Amino acid sequence: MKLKLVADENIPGIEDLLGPVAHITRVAGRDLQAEAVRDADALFVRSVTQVDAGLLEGSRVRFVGTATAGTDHIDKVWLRQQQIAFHSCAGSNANAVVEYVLAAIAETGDTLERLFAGARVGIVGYGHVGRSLAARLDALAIEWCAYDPWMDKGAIARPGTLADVNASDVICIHAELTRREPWPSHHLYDAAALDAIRSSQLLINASRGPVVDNAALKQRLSAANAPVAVLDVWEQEPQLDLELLELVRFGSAHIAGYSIDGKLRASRMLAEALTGSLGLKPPVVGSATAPQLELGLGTGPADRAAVVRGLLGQVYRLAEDDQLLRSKANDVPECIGTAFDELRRGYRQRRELAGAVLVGLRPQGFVRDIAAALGVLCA
Ligand SMILES: NC(=O)c1ccc[n+]([C@@H]2O[C@H](COP(=O)([O-])OP(=O)(O)OC[C@H]3O[C@@H](n4cnc5c(N)ncnc54)[C@H](O)[C@@H]3O)[C@@H](O)[C@H]2O)c1
Ligand SMILES: O=C(O)[C@H](O)[C@H](O)COP(=O)(O)O
Repeated sequence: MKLKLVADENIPGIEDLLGPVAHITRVAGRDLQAEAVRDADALFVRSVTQVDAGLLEGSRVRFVGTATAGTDHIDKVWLRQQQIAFHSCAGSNANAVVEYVLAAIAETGDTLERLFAGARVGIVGYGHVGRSLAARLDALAIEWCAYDPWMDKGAIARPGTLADVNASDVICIHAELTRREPWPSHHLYDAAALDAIRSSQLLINASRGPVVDNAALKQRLSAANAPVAVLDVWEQEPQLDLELLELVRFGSAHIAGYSIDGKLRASRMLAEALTGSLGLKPPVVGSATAPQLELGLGTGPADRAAVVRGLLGQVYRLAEDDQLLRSKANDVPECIGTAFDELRRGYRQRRELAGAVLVGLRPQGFVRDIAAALGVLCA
């Protein structure tokens, strides 16, 4: 008999992966009610669904999967107490977030040139995203240091204190959202931390909105000596603060990790975890994989920064996502929550640069080196 799976409508490829073993019911995650999952054996959600006793008490659900890296919407303690298996997808979208961060850097003035000339990136949170970013920066020969108090310092290739990271030219926040002591990340960037960030620095938050105190950031960005800020995530999503959006260099609708490659990776991870947990036939993974992407590059990029922009710009431009969000903020400010969710639900099929193939002229010298550092394969 097939198992009953309830899955968020925004997790692609599940029918291809699990159709042979499951009856799949698709639901809108933000409005999911207990009634809809009572008879289900398994539940796949995204970050917009709060999973706790209120949703699952009295249901038949034995497996919960979230197609996300963050798990702050899941009551993991309660799931454990109920012996409900749980799986999340940290790592699935790490490269997409890294490419978002590189785009933020590449599209903000001469920040990329300054990094190639010796400036430093500070990374907060050395999990899947933080480590992937560090590896990419190493490959590009860009300086970095990372702060993650929950990790053994020996596990971080270039450990730094929070003060070291906050003194870096670019500060990238990739910590999970937690209120756990002794190192809560909730409002880690409060008024005092933000006041210490200088006008020459770039602050990027692609983790969770509440890691930065948005009211304090708004105040900081209103000052004459304000730093430059890029926000993908916001407090009170989807009801973001439109005054804050006006003050950031780039703002996007929580889509840093939204590559189609990353989403399909997460679907495969969940399908494998579910079938593994229930002793079912493993999924046919080839059916939910994006096709090979081919890229070209003009003959003469002038320098390393031009190669990064030339390649990255073919798959991702942060300015486009920024423009989409600002248009919604201008056109329908009173419905920004609905518009924010719509932007996410209807997000384009963005591809990742890493894994793409460079066709045409065989690249030489620094062009070849930068392409390889970005994970691009040369035909
Ligand atoms: N914007 C997006 O689209 C997007 C995409 C992926 C992940 N995320 C968010 O980014 C977070 C990181 O993703 P990941 O895949 O690396 O997750 P992960 O679970 O692999 O890593 C999270 C890291 O944060 C660290 N951390 C916790 N508290 C900290 C603190 N106070 N200071 C510094 N570090 C702290 C943890 O020790 C851990 O190493 C996720 O939890 C998620 O909320 C957002
Ligand atoms: O935690 C994550 O993996 C990301 O924030 C992810 O992009 C969240 O996407 P959502 O579940 O909100 O669609």
